[in-house]
Amino acid sequence: MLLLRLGFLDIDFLDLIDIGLVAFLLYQVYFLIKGSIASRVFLGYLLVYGIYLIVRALGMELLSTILGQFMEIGVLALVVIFQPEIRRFLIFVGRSTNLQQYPILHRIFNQKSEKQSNWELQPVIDAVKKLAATRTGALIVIKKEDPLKRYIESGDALDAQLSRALLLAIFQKNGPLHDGAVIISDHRIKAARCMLPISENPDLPAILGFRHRAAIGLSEHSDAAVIVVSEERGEISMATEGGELHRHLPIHELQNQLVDYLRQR
Ligand SMILES: Nc1ncnc2c1ncn2[C@@H]1O[C@H](COP(=O)(O)OP(=O)(O)OP(=O)(O)O)[C@@H](O)[C@H]1O
Repeated sequence: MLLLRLGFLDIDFLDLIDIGLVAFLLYQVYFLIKGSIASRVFLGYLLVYGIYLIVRALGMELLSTILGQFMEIGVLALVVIFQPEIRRFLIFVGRSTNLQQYPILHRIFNQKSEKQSNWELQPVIDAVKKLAATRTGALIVIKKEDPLKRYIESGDALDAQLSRALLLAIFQKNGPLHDGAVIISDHRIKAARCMLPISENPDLPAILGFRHRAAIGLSEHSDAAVIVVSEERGEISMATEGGELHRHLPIHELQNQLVDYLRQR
């Protein structure tokens, strides 16, 4: 069904849907990569692609062949470079699918966390309170949906019952396990001394060191909640999906935000 004629261009209903979907996808891509180093790579790639289209339209054979080959390899390179962003996009799509409509799928896939109640998180809250009061640096990751497998494997496996005492023992200064992050999944401490990816966001304030950048880095790559206790300032922060850092949290605020965040679908 023809809707509009612009010169030699016929635009029909399907074209409008097509344009709308492309705009939506580009917006999602922008949202996923904004603020990261990947956004500059993406802009660079778009620029080269623009030049390639111009050169091809002008009929410059040699240059367009070279750029054409570069674009072909470039697509593969983009998949490698944007692997975390592509993963996050697919997780976003998967999560946007409302499984409640399909009770069987809902039961299979949705094993988390409406039950992730205050009570189950209480050992974490109590430990963070003590760690902040004693200015003991800590990095605590709580799994939401992303399984965090490779980060768990980067540390020392524990698979221990979650408790305040164990968290305090792990982060004791000079203790053998205090460096790196603890990862909690399904109410168990899966591993300690885990390595997290460091955020490359150039806009982060200089006051934030590697502990905070590691928390933000993981939250750029996954939907986990990452709690940081600053050794220098005793300050509590929490990083959530998309590289957001909520700083200066009083302990009751941490508790509320954590429970809300883990409940959100
Ligand atoms: N990639 C990483 N993954 C996990 N933990 C890390 C990583 N990089 C640094 N850390 C932890 O952060 C500690 C260093 O923290 P640093 O002083 O640089 O951070 P900070 O953000 O300034 O925090 P603080 O306010 O506690 O000093 C390291 O000893 C280590 O335990």
